[in-house]
Amino acid sequence: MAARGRSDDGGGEAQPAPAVRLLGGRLSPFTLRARLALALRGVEHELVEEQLHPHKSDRLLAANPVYKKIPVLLLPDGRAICESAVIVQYVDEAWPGGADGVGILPEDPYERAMHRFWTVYVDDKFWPALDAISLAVTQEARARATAEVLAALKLLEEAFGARSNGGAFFSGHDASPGLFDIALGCFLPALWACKQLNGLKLLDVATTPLLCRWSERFAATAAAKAVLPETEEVVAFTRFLQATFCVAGSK
Ligand SMILES: N[C@@H](CCC(=O)N[C@@H](CS)C(=O)NCC(=O)O)C(=O)O
Repeated sequence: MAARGRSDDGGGEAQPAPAVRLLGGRLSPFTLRARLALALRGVEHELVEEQLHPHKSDRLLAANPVYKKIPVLLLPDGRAICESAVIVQYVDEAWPGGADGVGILPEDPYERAMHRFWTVYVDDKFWPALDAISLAVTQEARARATAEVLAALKLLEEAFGARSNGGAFFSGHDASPGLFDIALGCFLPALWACKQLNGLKLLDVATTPLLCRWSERFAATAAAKAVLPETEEVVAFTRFLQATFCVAGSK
């Protein structure tokens, strides 16, 4: 990780606090996850856009030598925090107290564990399948990925029923999204784009009514409005990825 780099010479006029920076991409879902947490806590930050192709920057490689991925949160003193879910939890601890004093992580250890569990689940199972729908190079691969996403959404619908306790969000609150709301919410633009790109209505009121309502409420939060990109931008970027990386018949 990057070394501490703060130099403080003591006297003189007070300098403005150095900004928190986020190495990321405006359309990257994992970057969106980190930015949603920063927005929820009102943390001023600069998004430093990283170009991942054809080469990653030395700055990114130095900040995240382990995974070499975005996002990376760079603290004012130069220290780096990698992995989007770790960043969200760091933000929750470093800038405590949301609008109504509710944490991004619940108070109750069991509920905290559930938010972490489902966050790991979406990263391991849901997102790879959703990504694979748009980047599949055969009809068979696309059909397989679609079935996996639908199965994952069914599980998540049940999880929502169990965790939300009648509240608007997985957190069980009506005004404060929690870790898992943010962890899943960052993929909403990709879900909306998938509808446009592949004609797939994956969030359907007939099969996932709770998640449909949740997605509307999440998208209506100030943090989501400030951070989530327009679907058209994600559609255009996905088409670029398809044209660049997906060669029909290569799988
Ligand atoms: N587990 C990581 C995943 C981050 C990730 O996959 N980021 C993508 C962009 S959305 C990336 O950096 N891809 C470049 C690569 O895989 O080399 C996290 O949660 O931060």
